[in-house]
Amino acid sequence: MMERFDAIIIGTGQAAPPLAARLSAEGQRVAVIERKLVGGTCVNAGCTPTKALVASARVAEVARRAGAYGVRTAPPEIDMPAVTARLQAIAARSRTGVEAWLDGMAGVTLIRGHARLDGPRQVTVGARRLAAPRIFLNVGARPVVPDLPGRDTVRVLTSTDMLALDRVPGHLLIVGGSYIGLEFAQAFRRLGAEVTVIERGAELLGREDPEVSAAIREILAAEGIAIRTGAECISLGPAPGGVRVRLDCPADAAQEITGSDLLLAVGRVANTDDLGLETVGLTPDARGIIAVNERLETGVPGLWALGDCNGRGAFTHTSWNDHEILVANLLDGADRKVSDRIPGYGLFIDPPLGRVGLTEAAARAAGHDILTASRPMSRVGRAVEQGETMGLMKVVVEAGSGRILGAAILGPGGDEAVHALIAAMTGGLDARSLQWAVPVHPTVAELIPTLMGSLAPV
Ligand SMILES: Cc1cc2nc3c(=O)[nH]c(=O)nc-3n(C[C@H](O)[C@H](O)[C@H](O)COP(=O)(O)OP(=O)(O)OC[C@H]3O[C@@H](n4cnc5c(N)ncnc54)[C@H](O)[C@@H]3O)c2cc1C
Ligand SMILES: NC(=O)c1ccc[n+]([C@@H]2O[C@H](COP(=O)([O-])OP(=O)(O)OC[C@H]3O[C@@H](n4cnc5c(N)ncnc54)[C@H](O)[C@@H]3O)[C@@H](O)[C@H]2O)c1
Repeated sequence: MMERFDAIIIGTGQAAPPLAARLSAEGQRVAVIERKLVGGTCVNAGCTPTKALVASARVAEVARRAGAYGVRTAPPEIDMPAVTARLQAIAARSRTGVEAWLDGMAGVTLIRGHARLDGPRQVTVGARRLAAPRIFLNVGARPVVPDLPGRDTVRVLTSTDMLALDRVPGHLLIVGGSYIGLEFAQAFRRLGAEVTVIERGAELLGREDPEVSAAIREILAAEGIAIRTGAECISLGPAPGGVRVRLDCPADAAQEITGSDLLLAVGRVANTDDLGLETVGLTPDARGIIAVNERLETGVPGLWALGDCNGRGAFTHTSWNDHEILVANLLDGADRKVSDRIPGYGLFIDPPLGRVGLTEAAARAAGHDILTASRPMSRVGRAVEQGETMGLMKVVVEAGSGRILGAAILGPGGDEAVHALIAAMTGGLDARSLQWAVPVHPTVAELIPTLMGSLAPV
């Protein structure tokens, strides 16, 4: 028997619950299908548990450094099962919150199981057959485990595995020096592990401006994290008590690093390989990404893709914003586009990096005539008072118009302070208007007007 709905949503990532809520409020009958944990990656294996882990690690670090602030404490002892239990409890609370939210939506049916498209406007979940004129894909992504030489000879951990560890690794080797690799690197170093990050690119976080990447490297190195960049030719193998990573080719000249555990943090692939896309004539790219247009429509009428699986952002807030774009266009008569979004994100090491818009290199590549300004955290009063002076803030502005193109704030509260610039860019304020703001002292954001006053060509 075919079960008929007004809409079907596959996956309960960050876009699905609010989309279901709005469709429900419109009186629609909606099927929401989840094969694993309601709430998806962010809630269960991403943002929520990792930031809880980062919080435990920060407490350990503060305790360790207490003496520098005139506070005497005993050296901290890490109870890793308690750290993990805490992050899992926070994730579980978040998950049950999303479940309760979905349960309370009139006309919404949550179906547990693996969904597959079965031609346009039809879906199967086990033996059940569902149909709807509108189908929304919010299936997210999972860690890539590439076929590195020797991979099958060692135990490889993914970001999800790291969040279930009940012990601190003796020496954690992390392949991949981007968001996931660096957040785990610092957290586990602070919890007592020796940590080595191995990155193929010439720099950590290769998409950032070089001075930002360099400052991040300095912050991590100062905590005793070993960093090896330019490791182009990695192979894996067992070693007594753990794993070895061979870094270079040719093998006879290779440098080897041995450790107790290995985390692969080399990107994610969208969950689209087993979604029945072939039944609607769609072929995802090598990373599993389904192509969409500015309105998140796939090439198939009545089929949209939201969140990580559409390749237009790989963050919780971009997935949530995808639902806002859809709701505005489908239900509110608007014409909102993905390209209207000003991209922002954070890297939640400590101190954190807050980013918005273009880097200097990207602004140049896009042909802008630019002005820039930057200031080290060592010259920001609040950072000095807190004894956290590593990092910098930097802004990129279009010469002539004064349009703010992008910014990076790496320092205490950088993930929050950057929102002053996100708000200014969203509201279309230019650099000159911000120069006359009267910010609160002593904050990191109070330096934004000063930065705007010191813009210069580069
Ligand atoms: C370790 C880690 C840390 C992160 N930290 C941050 C952060 O600090 N800030 C940030 O903005 N982002 C962060 N992210 C990224 C963020 O988690 C994702 O961008 C976000 O969850 C959006 O995902 P989504 O909405 O596309 O889907 P997801 O959250 O991935 O959810 C997709 C859901 O679909 C289900 N599903 C898949 N296929 C099917 C199917 N065929 N049938 C039924 N169900 C299916 C899956 O089980 C899953 O529950 C982090 C990610 C990781 C891995
Ligand atoms: N703070 C946040 O918002 C946050 C935190 C964690 C994850 N995320 C999301 O998760 C996604 C995945 O993060 P990620 O860090 O796994 O991936 P990523 O794609 O950002 O980075 C992967 C890194 O691994 C390196 N790499 C790839 N293959 C390699 C190899 N064979 N040897 C050595 N290095 C190699 C790449 O050069 C790159 O630096 C991100 O796109 C991000 O959106 C976000």
